[in-house]
Amino acid sequence: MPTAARDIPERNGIDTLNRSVSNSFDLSASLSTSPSATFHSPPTSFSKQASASAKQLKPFQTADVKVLLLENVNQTGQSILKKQGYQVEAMKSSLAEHELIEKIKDVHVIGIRSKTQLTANVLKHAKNLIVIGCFCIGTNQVDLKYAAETGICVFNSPFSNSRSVAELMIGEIIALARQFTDRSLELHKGVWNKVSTGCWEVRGKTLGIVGYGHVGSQLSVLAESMGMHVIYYDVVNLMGMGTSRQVASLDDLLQGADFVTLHVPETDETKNMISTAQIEKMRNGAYLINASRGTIVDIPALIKAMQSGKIAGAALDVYPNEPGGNGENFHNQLNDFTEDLRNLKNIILTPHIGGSTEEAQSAIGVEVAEALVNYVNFGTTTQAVNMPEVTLRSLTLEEPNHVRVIYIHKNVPGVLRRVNEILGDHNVDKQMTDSRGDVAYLMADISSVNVSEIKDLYQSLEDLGSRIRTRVLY
Ligand SMILES: NC(=O)C1=CN([C@@H]2O[C@H](COP(=O)(O)OP(=O)(O)OC[C@H]3O[C@@H](n4cnc5c(N)ncnc54)[C@H](O)[C@@H]3O)[C@@H](O)[C@H]2O)C=CC1
Ligand SMILES: O=C(O)C(=O)COP(=O)(O)O
Repeated sequence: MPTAARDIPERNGIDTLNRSVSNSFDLSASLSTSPSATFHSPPTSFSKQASASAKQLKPFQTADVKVLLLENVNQTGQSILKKQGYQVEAMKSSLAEHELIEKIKDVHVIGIRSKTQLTANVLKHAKNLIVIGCFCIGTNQVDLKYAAETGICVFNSPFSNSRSVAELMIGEIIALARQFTDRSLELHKGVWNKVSTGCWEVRGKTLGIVGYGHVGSQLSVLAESMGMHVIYYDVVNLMGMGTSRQVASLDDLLQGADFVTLHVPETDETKNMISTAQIEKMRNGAYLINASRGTIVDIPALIKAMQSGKIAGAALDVYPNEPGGNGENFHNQLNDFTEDLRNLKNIILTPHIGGSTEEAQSAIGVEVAEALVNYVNFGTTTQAVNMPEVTLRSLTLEEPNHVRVIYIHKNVPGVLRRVNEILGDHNVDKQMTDSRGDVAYLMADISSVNVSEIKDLYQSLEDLGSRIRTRVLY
């Protein structure tokens, strides 16, 4: 990598994680796009200042940024990243852990969807990684705490696919109420089976929504417009859309609903949230739909409840283990339950397609890729899910001797005083700092910095005990 840090021999061979992840990329990361240009623009040439300094400290070039995109990230996102001049490798599937560990060693940016597990065990090999883009809503697949503590920022797309999920829910509610996937399968096999027994209109029925966030509240509006009554349960007190009504407990919801849909994130509290005891509380002949995460529903308990007729129909979009890519065999994923699931009547099984529409994927591609570019080029953490949100108005590269310092550090007393002692030798034009839990993020634009001083400035910050990661953009 033609970067400044390569020119700094004393940093070679440093072997602790925090030091090695801060290698050349961070020191020399420079804005190679004009800060006044939008970040859709292709990289332009370096600023005069950066070009002039190239002999002493080669500025970071966007062409050096290595990006790995897994799980078929949409072309919209790929194009934005490529237009920056980054090296983008895009793969259609996720990777097994050992392959991921090999690949992640080298990259500065990784883009994933819901399948790829970025555990601490994987991330500890990611020596150059500065940012993770989840091109989806859920972030349970990433060890967010470990990432923050090692200075890796994580972004997602908080609502670009919510509507797609909500619309699928409406389709499934009607499909289950009319048993129409069974009728369709029968007719595909040549069997004419015209029945009305156990088939219902949805008008006047009660939908119980568990988790009234982006998806749940969209679904609420759509369901009411079909004449359904809506009740919802959430750990937070939330204003209901239309005439929907929040209930005090999960039990209240289960007892009061004809259809139950789940839209909670995967957390310790939501694992097996719907198991035998909860299913027993549901109305006889009720329906259950899970498009949240596979661990939320105890699948063997659901199978038993459907076999007994307690539950009249179910739709599952998510599973505890999902195949890594298209074409892979689903049979092996659920071990003992797959056969039982497949033999049930009135159950819709879909391959995690809740957010899989052209509209959602295209919007997610743009949203997450833009956040990644903003972070790589400018250090902006707006909408990050594991770091404090910090931004400053654009750095003016055209002004000579301007530098942006990013200092991710442990949130302990006394750090700001020491950092500002270091920055205080220069003119601090603007500065912002914020903390989130144990991690704090400081961004400062300083002027009156000669290129020859950047190395010392960087090293002084690196030497502070509180340091997690230092980046100097110039
Ligand atoms: N099947 C698919 O393709 C998709 C699945 N999802 C899943 O759906 C989940 C929900 O998505 P959004 O609505 O966008 O999330 P959100 O964050 O907007 O809403 C989640 C809601 O669940 C509530 N909640 C959290 N823990 C709870 C608990 N223990 N009990 C009751 N309520 C609880 C929160 O307070 C929040 O209101 C995501 O976390 C993701 O796992 C999201 C998009 C697509
Ligand atoms: O957005 C989410 O959380 C989803 O579950 C959708 O995930 P996907 O992008 O289809 O892997």
